[in-house]
Amino acid sequence: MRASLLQIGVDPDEPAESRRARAAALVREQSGSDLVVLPELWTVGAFSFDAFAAGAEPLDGPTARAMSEAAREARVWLHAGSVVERAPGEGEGGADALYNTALVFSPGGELVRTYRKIHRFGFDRGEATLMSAGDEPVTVPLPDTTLGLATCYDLRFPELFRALTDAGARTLVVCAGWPARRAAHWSLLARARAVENQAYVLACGTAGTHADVPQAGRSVIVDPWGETLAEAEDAGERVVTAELDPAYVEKVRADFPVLRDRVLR
Ligand SMILES: O=C(O)CCC(=O)C(=O)O
Repeated sequence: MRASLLQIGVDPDEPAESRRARAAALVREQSGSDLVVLPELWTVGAFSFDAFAAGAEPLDGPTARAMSEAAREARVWLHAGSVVERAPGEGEGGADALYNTALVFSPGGELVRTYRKIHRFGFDRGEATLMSAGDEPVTVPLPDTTLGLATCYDLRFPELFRALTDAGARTLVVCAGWPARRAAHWSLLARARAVENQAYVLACGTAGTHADVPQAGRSVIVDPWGETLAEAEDAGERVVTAELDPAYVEKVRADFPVLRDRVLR
């Protein structure tokens, strides 16, 4: 099973429409892969807080339409990263709410699952104040594996990944817009989540700099033994591809059955 991570650049001078077209073209180029992954909030930029409201869209908005078509044309499962989702009437007093929502499309172009980011980043500012939080861990059954979905800051919360593992996830997908200044945490936590859950981790970040926040890039694919199969060497625009063996997850779990030895639940 071939997986490709699209570490696309988010340049605030590039209109979202142009980035959508570039992302769609990149997805189409991955025809032959089974699973393609885009990063977090790549249409607006994860740190471009001022652009969140204007860039918000419904679940059948322009990004979803473009990604549905690209998935269908490439015949791939597509984790299209996340969008700023506008949810009419779900906010306080019947106002619209905004969510950081990941979208997963089937090779037929159907939107099969959405995941609203549970852990919002920023402490008392940015996403943490502008967005509403999701409350539901989401898994996605594919023909050869089950995905468990997480977004950026979620990577710091092992209990979410354990809940996804308990729900049957074998491939943990993290879309992100992770800052360069904490790049070491990104790489370390991606491997830790793979080792502790004995699962593949596909962690896809953005390239470039937006809102004066240089991005870490370093998108990475880690196997269930914690070995790095492929990694972007920097924060340039890159495609990171590796072959996953779904049976290897079962082998690692059978040969070294730590998940069986859990005491606290
Ligand atoms: O946890 C971090 O260091 C980065 C998190 C982040 O940038 C995000 O969730 O948008």
